[in-house]
Amino acid sequence: MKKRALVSVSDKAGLIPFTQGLVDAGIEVISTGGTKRALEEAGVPVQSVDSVTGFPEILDGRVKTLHPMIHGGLLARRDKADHVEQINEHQIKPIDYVVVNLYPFAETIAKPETTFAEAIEQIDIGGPSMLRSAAKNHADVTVIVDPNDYDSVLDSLKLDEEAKQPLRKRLAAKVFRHTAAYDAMIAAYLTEAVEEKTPESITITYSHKQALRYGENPHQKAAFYEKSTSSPSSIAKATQLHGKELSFNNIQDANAALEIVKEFTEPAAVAIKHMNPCGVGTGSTIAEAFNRAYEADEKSIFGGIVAVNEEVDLVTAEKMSGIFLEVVLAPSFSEEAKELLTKKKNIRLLQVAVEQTKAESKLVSVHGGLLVQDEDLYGLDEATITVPTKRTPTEEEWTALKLGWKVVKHVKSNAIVLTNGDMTVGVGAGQMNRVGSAAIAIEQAGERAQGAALASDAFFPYGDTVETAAKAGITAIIQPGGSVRDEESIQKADEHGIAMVFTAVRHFKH
Ligand SMILES: NC(=O)c1ncn([C@@H]2O[C@H](COP(=O)(O)O)[C@@H](O)[C@H]2O)c1NC=O
Repeated sequence: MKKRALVSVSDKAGLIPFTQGLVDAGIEVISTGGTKRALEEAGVPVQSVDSVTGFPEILDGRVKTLHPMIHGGLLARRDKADHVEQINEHQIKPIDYVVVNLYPFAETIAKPETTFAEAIEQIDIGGPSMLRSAAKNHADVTVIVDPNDYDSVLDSLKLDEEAKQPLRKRLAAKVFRHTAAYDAMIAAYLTEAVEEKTPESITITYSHKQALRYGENPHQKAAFYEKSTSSPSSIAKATQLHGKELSFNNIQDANAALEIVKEFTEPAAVAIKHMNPCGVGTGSTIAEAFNRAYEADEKSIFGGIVAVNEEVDLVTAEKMSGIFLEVVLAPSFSEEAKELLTKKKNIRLLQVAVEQTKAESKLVSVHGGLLVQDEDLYGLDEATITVPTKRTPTEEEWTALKLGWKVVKHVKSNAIVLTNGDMTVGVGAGQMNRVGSAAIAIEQAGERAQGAALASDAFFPYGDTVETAAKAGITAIIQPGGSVRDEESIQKADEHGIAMVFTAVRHFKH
């Protein structure tokens, strides 16, 4: 009996030569509406699914291949006499090849103008059903979901049944990965639509974006995966314009830099080392902002990752090229800036839109589990701010405090950030006690601590941080407040004439 292939694809890339290859090998082809038309136009002999099922395509294509004539032909075990008997009794003919790729759900929902109803119509039902039937019965059926596999299938046609088994098994596994990812994507879309934040189970789907040489360390295997709904302003969407391939650490640091620089509407530059900002600067131009980010900590920026929120121009590029930077990320680079920076082979240039994005769920894996939380997109809310000290901040101090508050959110706890009006001057990150982080930030700031503002990601458990700040000449503090010993800190601040702001919001980052 002639072998039969059912071909029903949304992505028609490579369809014609592949199907012609099947026909040339003596295989009969059955196909659905659009696919059949494409094959006929190319002169590939094909018969319609309706002629096999004896039933027309109905409900705008919602039902075309969902029929026992199709699924019986896919699922019947050729090695079981009763299966063969049953399909014969119902005049069902076996189908030996299934070539299906699905409605483009991911591409559809990626378009901002897509309505909910349009997205629902792009949920493929018949396609996954055929793929799963064929994949279950892979002992007898070859199933192809990815056009990249067309060539290896054509090559396998000359093999005997036994020799075809490993390829069939591999393709079946790929199908179940594919349908699982496809369904997970639909589930995520609908879950988000009903704003269900902590459902009873989560199936996430990310696709392989980039192989990485190694992980955080050379003995760790790693790869970069992308979410199907990644925002245009995300590290996953960055285009690398120049430089060696990105490392695992580069990607994490560039992500951190991008997320901080998004906080600013004025020209801003952020330098990152090991996931913490070592310098953040703002200015009236990107060059000015970058100079400040550099001056914030000239030592730590060496080998750093820098993100800016406006085009890198020649002046900025000149300054950047005088420093060893691993990565520069920007929404664009002027031609002259690109020409200059691409002369340096060790720098990587990344281009990506820099704009505030919708909050995403943040996933943190722990051994044996996954922690899920909303992204911390909280800014400074005027409604929750109070000033418990005798003195309120001056306008200049407010500017510095607001800058510090934007930055401290992105520094590992315990986090203390010292700022003046347009740059960080000291960053104390990741210490196990708050006063320790303050001491580091103050030491780093040196003279510049005089008159600086201090931002703390969480409240002061004791008055010691205010005491330390006062000794260094800090004049204004911003912190959440809420400690049982707030009075101690307020009293110390008043003693030293420090203006202190309570935000009532905490920004821990672990
Ligand atoms: N409903 C069905 O019975 C059905 N059978 C196949 N499809 C899909 O229809 C698409 C191909 O359609 P066409 O050949 O008309 O361009 C494929 O992506 C295939 O997965 C179906 N569509 C959706 O569910």
